[in-house]
Amino acid sequence: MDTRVKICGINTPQAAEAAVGAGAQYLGFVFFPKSPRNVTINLARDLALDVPVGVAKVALVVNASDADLDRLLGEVPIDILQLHGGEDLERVKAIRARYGLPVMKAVGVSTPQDIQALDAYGLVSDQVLVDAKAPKGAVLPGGNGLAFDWRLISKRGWNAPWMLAGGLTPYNVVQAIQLTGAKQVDVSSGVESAPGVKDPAKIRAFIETIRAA
Ligand SMILES: O=C(O)c1ccccc1N[C@@H]1O[C@H](COP(=O)(O)O)[C@@H](O)[C@H]1O
Repeated sequence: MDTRVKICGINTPQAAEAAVGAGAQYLGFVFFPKSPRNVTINLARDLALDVPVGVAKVALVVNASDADLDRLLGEVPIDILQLHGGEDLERVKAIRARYGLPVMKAVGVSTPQDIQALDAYGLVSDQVLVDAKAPKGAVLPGGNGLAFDWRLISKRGWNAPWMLAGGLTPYNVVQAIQLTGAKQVDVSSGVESAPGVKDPAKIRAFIETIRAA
């Protein structure tokens, strides 16, 4: 399978090397203090500067203000902004216009009623990230290792490039791709040994399993 892979929550040089070495197309850096994967701007800059050309550096932010984004983008060489909070359509448009960077909006899915948001955000984003909706009261709006019912998005038409996320692991990713037709997948907790601790062997297994299928 020639599926494009994003490894999210990169917070060490070892995790970045494992992901790049195995052939990931995207590395994600989490800028959300409540996350066990949160990185400081200084750490993110050091990690990002070592990422080879051709691998996209993605900043995951949650309801970030312009001031937060000004500072982040002024200091870290970022290629794509992943908006993983409650950003509405107008806010997505505004961020895209202000920074001139591709924007990937995360949309949480748990029931058929959530599906129409995929099309709405597809009209204002460069890509849509389809993730499991976080449970009520969850501290994190994503990165919870939860999958949604993939049948909800199988055989549907799309109006923008999209990426599948939510509870993916080396064990279920091939089935998820086969069922949904995803050309791109994103994983965070499924390649960790503990919350926030990336496991290079799991990163390699995730990507090699896809390539071997
Ligand atoms: O990973 C996090 O800590 C995180 C924090 C806040 C919002 C999103 C977060 N992660 C994103 O969530 C999805 C699914 O992650 P998982 O594979 O189920 O752990 C993925 O897009 C991550 O980028």
